[in-house]
Amino acid sequence: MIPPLGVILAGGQATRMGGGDKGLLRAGDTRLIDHVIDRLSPQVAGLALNANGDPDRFADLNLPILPDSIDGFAGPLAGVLAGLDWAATLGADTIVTAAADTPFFPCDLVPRLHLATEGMAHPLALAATPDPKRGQARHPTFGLWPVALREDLRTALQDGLRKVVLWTDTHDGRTALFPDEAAFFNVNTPDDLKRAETMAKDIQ
Ligand SMILES: Nc1nc2c(ncn2[C@@H]2O[C@H](COP(=O)(O)OP(=O)(O)OP(=O)(O)O)[C@@H](O)[C@H]2O)c(=O)[nH]1
Repeated sequence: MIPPLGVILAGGQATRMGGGDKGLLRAGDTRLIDHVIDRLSPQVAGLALNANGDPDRFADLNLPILPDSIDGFAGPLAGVLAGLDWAATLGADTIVTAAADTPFFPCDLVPRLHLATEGMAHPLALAATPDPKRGQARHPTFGLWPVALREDLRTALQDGLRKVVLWTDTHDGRTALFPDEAAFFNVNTPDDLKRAETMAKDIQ
């Protein structure tokens, strides 16, 4: 397996948190984004951060900062596109995305996504977890994405597409199932941040 490039998605507005950058909030002693970097960097060949606005607030991370190229806040797919455009400049075939507000995702994210895409000409898969009501819940910010489909994605976004699974379904995207229902717990509200602090202590 050729390791993909990694792109951390932090381009949202964090309205439920009252604005700002959720990734820069601390869960215990460590910022959410540092938890994400710790988990993702060993699994990928290189790392970048998708974020909008002043890039200086992330200067200490020493990562390439990739802003959205689609006007307005077009959702996580705009961050995926920014990541694919970056990967294309480096001659890479695929990227794996992880959200900056999801600190404790599985350490085998990349191998499982790869396994799920075996045999695909253009590997495309989302992470999923068991869901009592729907069978499976897909996690649209955790995926393996092919550079070859970036122009298709750009066109879809320019045409107004926002829903991640609509686009992945169009391209027969697969799912990689992770058994732990809480594996992709993400921080949206101040209460979630308290829970992440507790989880960080439990993991230590
Ligand atoms: N590049 C980019 N990423 C986005 C955008 N909106 C959301 N995201 C990312 O998508 C992931 C899930 O985002 P949400 O929780 O739905 O949105 P959020 O902005 O983080 O938070 P809320 O405003 O409270 O919904 C996070 O990694 C966000 O950074 C966007 O317009 N552009």
